Amino acid sequence: MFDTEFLDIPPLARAGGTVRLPGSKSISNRVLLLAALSEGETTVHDLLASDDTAVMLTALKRLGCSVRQDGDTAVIGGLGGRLVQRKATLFMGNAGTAMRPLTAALALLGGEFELSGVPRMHERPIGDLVDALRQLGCAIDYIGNEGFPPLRLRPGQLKLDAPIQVRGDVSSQFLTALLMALPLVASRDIQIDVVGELISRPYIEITLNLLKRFGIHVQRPAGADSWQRFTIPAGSRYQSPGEIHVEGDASSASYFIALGAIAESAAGQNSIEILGVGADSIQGDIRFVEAARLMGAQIDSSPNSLRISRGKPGQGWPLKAIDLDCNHIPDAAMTLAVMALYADGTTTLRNIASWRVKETDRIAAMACELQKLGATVEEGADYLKITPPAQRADWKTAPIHTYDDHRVAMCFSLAAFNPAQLPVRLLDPKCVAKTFPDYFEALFAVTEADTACIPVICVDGPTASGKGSLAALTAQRLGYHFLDSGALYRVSAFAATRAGVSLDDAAGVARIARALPVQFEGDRVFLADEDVSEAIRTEAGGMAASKVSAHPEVRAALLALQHGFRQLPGLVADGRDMGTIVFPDAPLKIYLTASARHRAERRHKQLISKGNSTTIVRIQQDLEARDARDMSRPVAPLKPADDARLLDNSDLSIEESADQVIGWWQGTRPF
Ligand SMILES: O=C(O)C1=C[C@@H](OP(=O)(O)O)[C@@H](O)[C@H](O)C1
Ligand SMILES: C=C(OP(=O)(O)O)C(=O)O
Repeated sequence: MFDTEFLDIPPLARAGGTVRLPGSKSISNRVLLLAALSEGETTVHDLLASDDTAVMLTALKRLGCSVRQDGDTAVIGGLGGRLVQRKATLFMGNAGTAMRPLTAALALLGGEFELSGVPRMHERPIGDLVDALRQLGCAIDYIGNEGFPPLRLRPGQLKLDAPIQVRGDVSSQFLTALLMALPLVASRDIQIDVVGELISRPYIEITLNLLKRFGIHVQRPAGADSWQRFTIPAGSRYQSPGEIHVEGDASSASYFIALGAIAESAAGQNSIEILGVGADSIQGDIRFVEAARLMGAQIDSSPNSLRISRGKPGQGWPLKAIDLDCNHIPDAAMTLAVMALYADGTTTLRNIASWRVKETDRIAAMACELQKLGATVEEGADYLKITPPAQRADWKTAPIHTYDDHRVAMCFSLAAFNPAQLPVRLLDPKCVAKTFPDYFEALFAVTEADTACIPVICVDGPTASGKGSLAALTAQRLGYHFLDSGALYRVSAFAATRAGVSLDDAAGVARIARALPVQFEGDRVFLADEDVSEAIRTEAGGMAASKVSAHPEVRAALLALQHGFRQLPGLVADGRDMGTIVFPDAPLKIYLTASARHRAERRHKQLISKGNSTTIVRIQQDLEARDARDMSRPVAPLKPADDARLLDNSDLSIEESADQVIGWWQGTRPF
């Protein structure tokens, strides 16, 4: 996950490859609750791991459910409709699929509970559900604002004799909540009447479908009234299916379907393949496929996968503008708003009033951010009209606010295919954790940028200047990859010595360097499967590295390996010739120095802490000797690149140095 203040996505050029989707949020949270209410154990496979499922799991555990997790499989020990814990304070984050159904289930089961969430959850309506539950005799108080969480539940006197009414025009989750909770008390038939238009109907289909899997057969009238009346038959009782698989998330699929529709194919690929969801899906958002086809996407579907490619010029590319009622795909339709940027006219998305009461006011948010990119947007109470920038030169870029809304962040990543080749900055990218924590990793795995567009920040400097720590911290703060090029020389020397090759044998060491099976994981360095981090970071390891790095053959052998680290979304590389030789086109080059005295003091501290005894004077002499050798060597001598910025960190903390580098970096960006 990108836990950074912002994520800059370079202009993307092509896409291709396979994406395995994380589990569906809507199915995961329903299945968890249904399993918890059933008797016996349910093994849930391919469960989504995200913020929304985490709050549900935590709540269930606090209510006395046993949960055993192993990777993406969870075994839920059901409560059999009886609460072990009748008093609890539960935090629901911003998960509508946890807040609403748990409110209904706990209100009916009886007990003293408080349910709250993030500040936005306290602005998301729940009044229609509370009104319905009060008709049943449930005792529910608003702790804050009338009609909104947080809520206090108390034991009430249930009355099940009359049909209950629930409004369906603000959120379908209120009806879903009742449908999932009422089987707990169905000693007689219980009838639910929907008042007004029911929105987001396919989510009710998911609910009915899963209820069936847990033994509850909800009855509905045939014909026009089939969405108005739902009856839970007397004697309904939850029965665990034993095992259940969660499909991939169809709403999450929409970003990759859109990707396939707008991106040129990567070399050797001709499509994006999505695994985990397909034509057999029980999720309504699978119908996003139809909308994407209308816009020009070429999509083949099989029961559990999709294959998408961009239409040919004039036949699907540019995309065709559409005018669509999106009530049945409220979440995935946001993706259409960004596809509209690549369309040949004005796209209108209608019947989306519910967007205003979700993670943020999504109509306002999409309108505001699309306009920042140069689109013309008309916003109505329940619609959006989007006209793309007229020409390449009309595209703009600006930091995109994501409003703690996972879908805003995921949607706008697709703006990186803009024809003006502008990078896109997303603020607070970690908000994707609500439903798809590794979204950006998945995106970067199937997208390509032209190499020159992938930014590199070079941090060169003499030994013990702190360039490794500075580069690593800068990389972490930007969400970029990190290349410790010095480690490559250390590992080459280490591997050569292991193989009995003399460090003076330039060709021999180069041969080893060329096929070096080196891997970095955080601050650990692996040679094949062996963690060699400690072994290579000794003083002797440094001397050996300095020796082999003087061989032009070895430097040449490591060049391709180093270039390979230039990957999306960017790279911070530290070494001695990053800015001069390896990445001469880097948009920011730092030459980091500190006085020999300061460097010697730092190194002394390090060595003392490792239990080595030596003196500062001795270390300073060694450093100066090494500087002289590195600066005077004929190949790639240590020197600042002509366009490097000098940073003397003698009196700076590592954070202050990183602030300076990031400040300079911001200055090179177009935002
Ligand atoms: O029941 C569900 O799983 C959902 C229903 C929809 O909400 P509304 O019914 O409020 O539109 C959808 O937007 C949400 O992401 C998930
Ligand atoms: C509306 C959404 O979430 P929630 O389940 O919290 O309603 C969503 O995921 O887009």
